[in-house]
Amino acid sequence: MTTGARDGPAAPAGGGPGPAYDRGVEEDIRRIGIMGGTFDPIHHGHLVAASEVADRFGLDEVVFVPTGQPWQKADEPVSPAEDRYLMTVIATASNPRFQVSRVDIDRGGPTYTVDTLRDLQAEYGPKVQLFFITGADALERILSWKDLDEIFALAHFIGVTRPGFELSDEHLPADTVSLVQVPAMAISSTNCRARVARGEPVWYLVPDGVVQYIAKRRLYQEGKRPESPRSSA
Ligand SMILES: Nc1ncnc2c1ncn2[C@@H]1O[C@H](COP(=O)(O)OP(=O)(O)OP(=O)(O)O)[C@@H](O)[C@H]1O
Ligand SMILES: O=C(O)c1ccc[n+]([C@@H]2O[C@H](COP(=O)([O-])O)[C@@H](O)[C@H]2O)c1
Repeated sequence: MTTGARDGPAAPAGGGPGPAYDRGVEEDIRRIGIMGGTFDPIHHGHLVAASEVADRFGLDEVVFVPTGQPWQKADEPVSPAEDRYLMTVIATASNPRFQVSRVDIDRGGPTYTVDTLRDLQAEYGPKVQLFFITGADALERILSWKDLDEIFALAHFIGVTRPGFELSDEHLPADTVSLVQVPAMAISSTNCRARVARGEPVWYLVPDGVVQYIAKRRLYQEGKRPESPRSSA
C-alpha cells in the first residue's frame, strides 16, 4: 500500500480517528503525538505532517523531539543541538497544541527512539496513548532501529507520505502502524541547507522565524560551523 489510511481497526476513518481510537471509550486518556527528527532545520514538511496527523487522529498535542546525536547520521555534519532545538521552538510557537521536548538532547549519547518513548511515557504518566509520527523514508528503515519490539509496545506508529518515497507497512507486524496521506511537501532539510549554502532563499520552505534564525546564526554557510549558541552566548 502506498498512500492513504490502511484498512483495519487502527486506521483513521475519513477525517477522524478510527474505531481503535474512539474517544468515547477512553475519555480520560490523552493522545500524544511524537514527531522525532534532526530538524536541521525544521521545515514545513514536518509541520504539515504533524498538523495533519493531529487532526486525523484527534491528538491532544504533538511533541516535537529534536534528536541529540542521530546515530544513523553519524557520518554527516549536524548543527549544534541547541540551534536545532531553538529553531524547533520558533517554528512551533504559534500552535498551542505543538510542544517541544528536550529529552533526546538532555539524555546525551546516541538517540534511540526506545529511550524517547520511555522518557515521555514516564513524564506524561499512565493515562496517555503515544503515537509516533514518521515519514515514509524513516519508516522504510525502521527495522534497523534499536529495540523494535519495545518501541511498538510503547507507541502506535503513523507513517506519512513523503514525495519521492513509497509508503509501505509490508515489512512490519500487523496493527503496529497506520499509513496516512498528508499534503505533499517536496521539502527536505538537506535541500534547505544546500540552498542556504548556495545563497538561495528558503523563505516559505521553513517558517519565517527560522529563516531569520538561520541568518542570525549563520547556519549552513559553506566552510563555517557555528559554535553552540549557549557556549557562544
Ligand atoms: N517533506 C516531508 N514530508 C513528510 N515527512 C517528512 C518530510 N520531511 C521530513 N519528514 C519526516 O520527518 C521526520 C524528521 O525528519 P528529518 O528531521 O530527518 O528531516 P529531513 O528533511 O528528512 O532531513 P535530512 O534531509 O537532513 O535527512 C522523519 O520521520 C521524516 O521522514
Ligand atoms: O531508535 C533508533 O534506533 C532510531 C534510528 C534512526 C532514527 N530514529 C528516530 O527517527 C526520527 C527521525 O530521525 P532522522 O535521523 O531521520 O532525523 C528521530 O526521532 C530519530 O531519533 C531512531
